[in-house]
Amino acid sequence: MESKSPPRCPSSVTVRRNPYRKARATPLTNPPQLPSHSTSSSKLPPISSFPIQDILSEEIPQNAPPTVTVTAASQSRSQDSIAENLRVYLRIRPLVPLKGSTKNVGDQNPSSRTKNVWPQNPSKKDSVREKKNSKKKNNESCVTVSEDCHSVTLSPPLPLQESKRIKSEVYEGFSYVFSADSTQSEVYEKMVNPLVEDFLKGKSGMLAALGPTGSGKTHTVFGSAREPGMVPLALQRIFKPAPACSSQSSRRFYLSIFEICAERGKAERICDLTSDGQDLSMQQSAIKGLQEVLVHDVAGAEQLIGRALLKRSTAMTNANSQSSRSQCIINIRRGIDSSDAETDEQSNSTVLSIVDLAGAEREKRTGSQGTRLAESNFINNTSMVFGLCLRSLLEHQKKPKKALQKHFQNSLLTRYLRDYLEGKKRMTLILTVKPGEEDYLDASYLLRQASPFMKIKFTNIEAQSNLLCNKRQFQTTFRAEQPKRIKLGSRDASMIEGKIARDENRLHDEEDLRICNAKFKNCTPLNLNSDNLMKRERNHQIMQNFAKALWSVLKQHNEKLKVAESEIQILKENLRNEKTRSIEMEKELNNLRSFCTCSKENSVASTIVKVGENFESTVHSEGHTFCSFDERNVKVLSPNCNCSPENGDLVRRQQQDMSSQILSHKTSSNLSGLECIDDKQEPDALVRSSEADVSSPSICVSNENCQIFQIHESFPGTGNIHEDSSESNYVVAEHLDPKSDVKVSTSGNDSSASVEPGQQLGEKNEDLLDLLVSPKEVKHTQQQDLTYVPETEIRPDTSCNSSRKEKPKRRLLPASSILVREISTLDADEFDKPRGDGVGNKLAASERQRTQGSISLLRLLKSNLHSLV
Ligand SMILES: Nc1ncnc2c1ncn2[C@@H]1O[C@H](COP(=O)(O)OP(=O)(O)OP(=O)(O)O)[C@@H](O)[C@H]1O
Repeated sequence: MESKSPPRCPSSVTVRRNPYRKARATPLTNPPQLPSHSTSSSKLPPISSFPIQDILSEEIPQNAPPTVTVTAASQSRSQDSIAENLRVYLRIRPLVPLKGSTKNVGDQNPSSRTKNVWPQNPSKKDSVREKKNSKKKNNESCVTVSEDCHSVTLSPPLPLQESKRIKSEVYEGFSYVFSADSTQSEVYEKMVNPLVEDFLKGKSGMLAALGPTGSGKTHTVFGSAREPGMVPLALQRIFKPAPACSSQSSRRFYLSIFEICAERGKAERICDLTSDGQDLSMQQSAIKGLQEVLVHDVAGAEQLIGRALLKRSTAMTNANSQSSRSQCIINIRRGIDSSDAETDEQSNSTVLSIVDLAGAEREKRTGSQGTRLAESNFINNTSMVFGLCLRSLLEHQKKPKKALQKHFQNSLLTRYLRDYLEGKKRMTLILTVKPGEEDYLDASYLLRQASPFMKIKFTNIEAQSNLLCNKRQFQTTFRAEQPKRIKLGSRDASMIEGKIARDENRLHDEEDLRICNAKFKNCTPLNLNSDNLMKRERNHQIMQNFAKALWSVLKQHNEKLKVAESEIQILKENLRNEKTRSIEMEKELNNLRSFCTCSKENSVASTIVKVGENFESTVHSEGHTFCSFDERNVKVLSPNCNCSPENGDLVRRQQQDMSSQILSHKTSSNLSGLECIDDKQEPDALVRSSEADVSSPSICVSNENCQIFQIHESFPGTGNIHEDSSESNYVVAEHLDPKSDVKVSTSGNDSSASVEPGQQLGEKNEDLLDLLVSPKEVKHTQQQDLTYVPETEIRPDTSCNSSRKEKPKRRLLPASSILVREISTLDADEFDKPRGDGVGNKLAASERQRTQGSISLLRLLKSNLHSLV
């Protein structure tokens, strides 16, 4: 049976650190659309809402060049203030050093190696030999540079892969990775030359070399005679002959070299390497008494550096025959001639610092003991503090709320480099590693520690820092030169010299103070960095857009205001016209009122209601007066008048008058006990006449000029239903003036008789006028007490208006025709027939409606008609 083995674990896994991230392009936002406005004065579009959201959402594209107008002087400062990421370079030392470089003990041929300077632990001898043998066999590089020279792959040696299962790691994001075969000049060109060029332009900078011991830091920084390092190359560039017209010819460069070391495990101290090596002290971030040597050319500078390096503390370790035991700092300060003081003051404090840190050591590798071990602790401690400062700065930049830890206080080196370690000045790191398999742990440790540093951003506050730097330089120069002068000559001479020196120093002091003051004046408080610039740019854009939008909206409002003002003018004009019209109308109304009062007095007297005996006369005036007459009861109901107020008032007054002035106009009419109840107050109220002796019909005229009565065929309230309901019968009574001629016209479906309009009636014929109430409408009723007239039946005549007053309409009402017909048929049968003879039901039914009063009325009418004819 075949046993299946589990899938093999891959020998190495690539762990990517600091993956390269492409900056995401900031979406370009269109500028806010300003509300367009038309200039139409007649109809303006509604004013658009203020685009405050659009304005506030304004974003400044990161790639957009700043549009803030800056002066030429401030331009360079603003460039300084642009934040930059910390540049981190990596240099890989060759496995086998080039011929001529016999410094490194460990890399030399074992036979030619010097004996280990430190006594070896006998128990470890065998194991060391075995390891050495294995190294010979597997002396391969564990660092592989990528093709783009921005990343490296660190592969653990096979024993580590197998025993500890350590995977290979990729470190990306380096500014550049110099492979083992890279030359010094190549490194200089890519790494240091930009710094030097910036330095010559007036920008300070620092280059710091980090790495384990023996990895090539000192070689990179100082180099050798054959392979000059970065410092000599930089000096060559600095002292490179410049064109005569260039201002560089008038510049001076000062060199200062010092080291920070801890001898025999004691406290740190600062040694000036250019002088006799006296100890210096540090106040805050400034070194007191540090000597600056004015250098005029490359040779003088190299000579000075050479002498200084001889004073530097070095020692032989197992890892390096000349292992640096101190941190060495070289400052190249750019000075100026007094003639250029006013024009180029800032460059006076520009410093290029190059730091060669002592390499971190592992006790196992170096085999340090005693003093060397103490030195090793100091070196490692300083390296650790340096790394802590950078890590703290990185964390602070990631989380600004998190306070920046003050790790720099823990060592003199970090105190001195405070501005750089707090991100205020530009710094460049060069990491050096040994690629051998035995150096894997050192390289891995360094890369893990230092690779995140490339995310650090530096905000250059050149102006402030330069002031500080200048102050420090002033202190150092002043104190450094003092002992130099004291040493001169004998006692007397020294006194004289001292006096002269003091005077000179005072002069120098005053001059420096003057320069400082001038600098302070010129140094604008532009504590700008790129973020601030972007913020200010964005604010500027927002304010600009805000102003534009505000202007546009105000313009629209202004135009709208103009239109509104013109409308107001028109309205005012109209109002004036209306006022004049209303005054005219008021005058007319007053005239009419005066006229009406005259007419009213006349018309009231003409209101006559004559009701025949045993008749209940139900008269429905067109919305004005409703009268129900009975032989004993006379009801006068005044429904709501829907006519015009003027007429309504008049009619109401007439109605009130009517209640008391039901007069017998032509004929004698005795109405007693007459009551008038306005149905407005009491709908069912009755005007009763207990005894009504009406001998002759009468005409009821209620309007002052024209009164139209509409007599319905039936009234539900009274219960009197006309037989022939299909016929619409109306009685129109017109009375223009009681004294004027009365015109009566009657018409109907079966019109048999009519009185032509305009026909004048004599006194005899006035009875006929009284009979304009149709017999059908004037019905006999047995109701003795109450007659209910529903309000709905009272139909006001809305046509009663002023126009009617002027030109009254004449209507021929069918009721009159019926009346005439009945009069004509009266001879034939009505009078002779006894009542209720039962000849015909239909006739009998009609007869039932005819009362004795109606018969007598008809007779009277007939006789009058005959006489009229
Ligand atoms: N790129 C290189 N090419 C040739 N030789 C090199 C290179 N880098 C270093 N070396 C040689 O390696 C040896 C050790 O180098 P170096 O003294 O510069 O190491 P280091 O990092 O300064 O060590 P330490 O921290 O102990 O001072 C020297 O002999 C030097 O010549």
